[in-house]
Amino acid sequence: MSSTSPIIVALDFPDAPSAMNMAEQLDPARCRVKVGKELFTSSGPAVVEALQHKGFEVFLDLKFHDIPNTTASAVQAAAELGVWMVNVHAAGGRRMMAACRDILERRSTRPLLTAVTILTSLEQEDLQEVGVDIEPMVQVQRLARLTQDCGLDGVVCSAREAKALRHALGDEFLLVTPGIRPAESSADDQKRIVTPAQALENGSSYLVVGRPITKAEEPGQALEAILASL
Ligand SMILES: O=c1ccn([C@@H]2O[C@H](COP(=O)(O)O)[C@@H](O)[C@H]2O)c(=O)[nH]1
Repeated sequence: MSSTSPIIVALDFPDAPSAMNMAEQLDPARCRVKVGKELFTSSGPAVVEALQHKGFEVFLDLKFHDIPNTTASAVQAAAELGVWMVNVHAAGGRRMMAACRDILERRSTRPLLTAVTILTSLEQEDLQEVGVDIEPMVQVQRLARLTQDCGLDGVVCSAREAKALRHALGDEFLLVTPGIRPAESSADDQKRIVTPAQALENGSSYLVVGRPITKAEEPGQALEAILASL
């Protein structure tokens, strides 16, 4: 089933039963779901297939970052799983991203391919500690331009950067934005946060929302409240 909803719910759970229990409370017509490192490491391809079987389109968020051959092969394996979207780290560089694009272009059907720019949990002082002496906005723009130049479908970034990226990179380039927090929500470990409505207004294509939905007493209602706010 293909949803027109911009919401991607992050299923950050320790095992498949917990993730499937959450999926039971969500409607595949109202959101997509994201399988990340925790759930995939514990439960593997089977949980992706189970979610697909329930009608969900799956973003496999494993943020591959390795040499070109290894990363492209991993992206190919994700494509074999039939996921809707897969991602790599833009910091893996031009040759790595081009190798991933090339391997997917040989397929008749392929997932969307996006690249992570700067994690939404990082702010300027974190970047300085790892030797990046510029503002997150500047580094995100640099990596997003490189990603587009390599022929990928879009980037993962904060919605704080979405307005500038939308203006610079055009309407077709996907901006997938985690770090989404409704006004009354805890930021948790996120730093570059934006409300759902502001993210859409800034030009985000998809809003990744985890804990504000999955830790809510009524996850289905939390999802509907976010959709209603858009
Ligand atoms: O820059 C990034 C890239 C990925 N994520 C992922 O999104 C979700 C966010 O979950 P919340 O509970 O809404 O904080 C999570 O799975 C991250 O791995 C990100 O947050 N930032």
